[in-house]
Amino acid sequence: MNARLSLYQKAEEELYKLDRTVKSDFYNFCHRFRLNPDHPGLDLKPLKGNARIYRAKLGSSYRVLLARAGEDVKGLPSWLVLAVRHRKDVYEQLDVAVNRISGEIEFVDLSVVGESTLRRAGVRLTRAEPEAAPAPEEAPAPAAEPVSTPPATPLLTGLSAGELRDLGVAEPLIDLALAVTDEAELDLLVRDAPLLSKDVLYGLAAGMPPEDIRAEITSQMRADTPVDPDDFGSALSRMTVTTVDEDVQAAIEEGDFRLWKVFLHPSQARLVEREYSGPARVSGGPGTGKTIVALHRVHHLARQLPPGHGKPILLTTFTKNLTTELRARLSSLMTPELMARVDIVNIDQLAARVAGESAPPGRIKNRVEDRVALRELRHLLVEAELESGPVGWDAEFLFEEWEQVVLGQSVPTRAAYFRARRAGRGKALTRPDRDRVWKLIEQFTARLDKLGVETWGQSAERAARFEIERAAKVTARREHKAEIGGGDLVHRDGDDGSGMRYLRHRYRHIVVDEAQDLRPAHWKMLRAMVEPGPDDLFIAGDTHQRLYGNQVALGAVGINIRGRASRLTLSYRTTREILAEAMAVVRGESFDDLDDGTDTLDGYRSVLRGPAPLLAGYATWDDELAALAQTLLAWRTELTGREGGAAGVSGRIAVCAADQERVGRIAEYLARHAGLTCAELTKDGPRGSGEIHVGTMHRLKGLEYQRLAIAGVSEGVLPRSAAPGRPRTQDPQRAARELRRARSVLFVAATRARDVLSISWHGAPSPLLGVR
Ligand SMILES: Nc1ncnc2c1ncn2[C@@H]1O[C@H](COP(=O)(O)OP(=O)(O)OP(=O)(O)O)[C@@H](O)[C@H]1O
Repeated sequence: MNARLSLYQKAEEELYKLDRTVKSDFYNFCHRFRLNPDHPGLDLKPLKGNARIYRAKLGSSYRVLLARAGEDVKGLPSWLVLAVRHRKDVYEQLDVAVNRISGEIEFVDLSVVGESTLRRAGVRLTRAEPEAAPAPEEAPAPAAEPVSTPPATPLLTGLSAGELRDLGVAEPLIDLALAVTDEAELDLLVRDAPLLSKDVLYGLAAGMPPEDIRAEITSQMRADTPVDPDDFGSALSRMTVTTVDEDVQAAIEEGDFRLWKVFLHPSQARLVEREYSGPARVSGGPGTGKTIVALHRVHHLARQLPPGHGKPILLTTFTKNLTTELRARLSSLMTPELMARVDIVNIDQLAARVAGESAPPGRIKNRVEDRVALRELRHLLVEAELESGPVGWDAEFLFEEWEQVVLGQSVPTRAAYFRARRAGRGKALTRPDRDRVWKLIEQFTARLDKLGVETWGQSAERAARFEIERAAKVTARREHKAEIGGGDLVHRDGDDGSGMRYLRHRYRHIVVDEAQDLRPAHWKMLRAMVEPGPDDLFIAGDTHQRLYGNQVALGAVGINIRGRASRLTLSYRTTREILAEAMAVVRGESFDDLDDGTDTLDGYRSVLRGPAPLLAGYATWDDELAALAQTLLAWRTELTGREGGAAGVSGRIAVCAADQERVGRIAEYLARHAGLTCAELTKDGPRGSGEIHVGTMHRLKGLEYQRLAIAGVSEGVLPRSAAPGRPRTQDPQRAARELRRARSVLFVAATRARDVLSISWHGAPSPLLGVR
């Protein structure tokens, strides 16, 4: 080979969309170019408008635009493919430069930025290859007419070119950005702009002060080494690009699915590659790539493992069906050899595995859902004639007290319960109250025991205790070994020769996704499973998305993340319009940071645009369902390009509702009245191959859909109330907790939508929607 060829990210994305024949011409082009860039057949020459940009021929109709970018390690000239365009779409108003902030090569094509802005800024477009005689039907080039335009107020007022430059906006876009007068013009201007320019300009247009942009956007993208604007070779080495080799064809065929694997945002890449001195946490709003970062982190850690067998890395998450998704994604990122070193298991399953190890043979209990245990507690209270009796505690209150305080803090005795912290639990309990509560809890757990069942919470608590004891043995062994100068420990007390000799922490690294929902016992178990030290725990989560009320302060369970907490703020999933709607749902509420502080969504944003969410109310459930069916049929047509077409829709459209009953009704209605097939979302993923995914809002956690309808968001549903206007509980703290949880549920649901979101209700709307 005589040249090295790489693809600029935008060029690669454009290539995904080209016709098969053009793609295949491109593969041939790459082959020939790498052998000899000066081959006369390629006709490589600089463009008139900008000598840094070359164009080469790709068949008779297409052109490849390239830039020279120094030499590679072997001294071969290095070239970067900037774009592949039809020759009619190549104008001279192109620019390629090294960004002063990011130090990366940026390509800007002014022919796509919008006529009115160009006109206002006095820019005229010239085709790079003028047509000899334009065909009459051909659309004229979008060249600006030198007409005078009425003065209009610029969108970005009070900003100078110098400020935009300092914030990192690409040079050719600066004057144009100062000339745009409305959001539509700005959308056009930044549609194909480099990410840093796009992010900064949208931030400014949304009213972010320049100092916030500098802190939250510009500083994140700053190059680690000094930037020389003429050194394209160094600039290229700072970038993630696809190097053209024999595999490039497969890479391009993979299309959009590949993006998350290759092009990490600098703020994401930093989190993946950093060496942490202890547990680290990444937070961030929905769709900011926390899961992506967690997956890359696993890859990064796996690559550094010394050779060996076993699974020294644990990847765990709260929701069972997400583990399947994580496994699939990870296996497309890693080799089978590295995959074999990773244990991927959902946290409850992991706790059950450990709890199973600790249970004496024949005494393994069946695990039951909380609602089953709650039913037993209700029976107990009725039998004891205590339900909302003189003490005024209902089953829900007692169950939460047991879960959050007794199990949450592994409170072993009545005396310890008297001393237990009950922060955030509402209703104060006197000592005699605590005495009565403890007795009831004892009766309740004895009842479960007699039935031979335990809750997942109990199993987690048992697992945590077992694991903590195990970790203590590991430490004791190590200390003893150090004392005796590293000798063998065969004769140590408690060593029964049955494997204790090989006792060590279960994992070397643990990566946790959906951290906001783990129970305190889960955290204690995880803490004990990995030796405290560098890169031990990597925790991704967003407390705004907490759905199960398991609040925990990591510091209190021995996980200290101070100084190692970071936040991602750029959404890769959802449009700005959908984000605005979703954020209104949680605004004003306070969320913890998995410790004693608070988390915020400050700076949470998107550079994607789309239609405003559709909010609509109906008189009755049937009216709402009929409208929902119409919406879904229209979406199906739009996505498949033909009426009645279902092929290829599955997994792209979803409908969700607050509870199973409503979900069932929706699925039945759609099948019976609209001829739409549904796949219900279960714990193990979608059941069947129906075209529309239907599930509860809880089930949608961690997933994403191109188009999403949230139905039945009526008053009394979110949050649930006994009757319109009457809360379910008289306890104000509990009511506040339920309200916050309802907000989170709707927030999670709304942020599953990528492009289009519809929210509907019948009767009065949920107060969370802010519509009247
Ligand atoms: N650097 C990237 N390049 C391309 N796509 C990305 C990138 N980072 C994230 N994405 C995409 O954005 C979407 C959201 O990512 P991800 O699921 O990791 O976000 P999240 O923060 O975990 O979201 P949630 O909290 O809602 O579960 C996914 O489709 C992912 O592939």
